[in-house]
Amino acid sequence: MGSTETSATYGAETGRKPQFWRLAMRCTQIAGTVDVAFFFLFLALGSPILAWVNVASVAMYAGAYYALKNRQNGLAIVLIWAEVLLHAALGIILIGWGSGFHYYLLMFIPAICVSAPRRWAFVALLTLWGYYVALDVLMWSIEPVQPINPLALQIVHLFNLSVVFAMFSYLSTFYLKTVVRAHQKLRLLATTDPLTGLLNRRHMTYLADREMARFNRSGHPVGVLLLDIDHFKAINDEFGHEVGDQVLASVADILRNQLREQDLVSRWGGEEFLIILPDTGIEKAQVSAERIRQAILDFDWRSVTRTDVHLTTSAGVSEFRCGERLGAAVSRADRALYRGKAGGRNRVELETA
Ligand SMILES: Nc1nc2c(ncn2[C@@H]2O[C@H](COP(=O)(O)OP(=O)(O)OP(=O)(O)O)[C@@H](O)[C@H]2O)c(=O)[nH]1
Repeated sequence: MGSTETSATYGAETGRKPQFWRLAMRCTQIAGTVDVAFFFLFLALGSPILAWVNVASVAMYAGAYYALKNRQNGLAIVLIWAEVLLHAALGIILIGWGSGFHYYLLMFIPAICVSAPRRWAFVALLTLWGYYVALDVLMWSIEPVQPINPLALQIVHLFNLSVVFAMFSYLSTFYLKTVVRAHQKLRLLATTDPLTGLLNRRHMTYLADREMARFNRSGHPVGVLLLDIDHFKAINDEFGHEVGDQVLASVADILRNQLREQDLVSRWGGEEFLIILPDTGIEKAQVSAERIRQAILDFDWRSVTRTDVHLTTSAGVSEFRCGERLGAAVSRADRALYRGKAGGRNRVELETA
């Protein structure tokens, strides 16, 4: 008997991720191996028909495996469904309900719920339920066709139970990993700027607001830097937008390298970066800003622009004040930045009262 996790392929094939089909291939391998074990088990337990049923099952899983390999996913789905449904029915009719072959049918439930399109899922679940109940009811009224001794039946039952248990665990782990990965990806998309990998403006606002609340409680100083690349338009005009993008990404790398783990670094606008420095008064924030300005100036921009370029930046520095909103601190940094630009650029200016 084999797994039904590949039944997760139920329904339309479109939209399935490559990792899903890789899982399906893995499952056909596992299920085929289990069926080889079954072949010997049933020979030993004196049920040759079931033993040969397993040979057919191995052939079906091998077919499904090669179908998946050749991207004939629809064929693979049919083979896997057919194998599980027929194998469960044959096992139960031949040696009885107590064999536990029906457990394998239950593995279709999570697979259908997770993977089938919604309109198919309901029909598939109902059909599965009908099939399951029909087999149960059938066995109330007929005796197993090729019964095996009670001890052997218990062994088969335990074997089936254990295989289904292991496969449920494997499937659950896979689904959990998939959900966690998708969640992480969404989170990253929602919180970071795709070009630089820095925090985006929305998430920065959220984190900075939290920092502001902490500041209001603890009173520990928080520095604010607003940094802007000088004459960035000229970079775009001279070297093209793509090089401009690379410059932005490199500036982001420099910021990451120059700042501490706890500092919040964001792309605030086109070529403007907002940085929040927890536990940092305005003097220390100024030192950080100078260090960043110098690092950007010292950077060998030939690796990006292929010619000698001296990229400069201007920065405005402020710090949080009790009871104010984030916007007020950013505005003061912005005014300081404006003074830096007006005063000739390539400089760090502090907020004024
Ligand atoms: N390559 C690239 N350019 C961008 C991006 N976002 C904004 N820009 C460009 O950044 C430039 C900003 O130009 P300005 O606002 O005039 O500023 P500036 O040229 O840096 O001049 P100053 O700030 O006054 O020193 C514009 O040309 C925008 O097109 C981006 O994501 N990639």
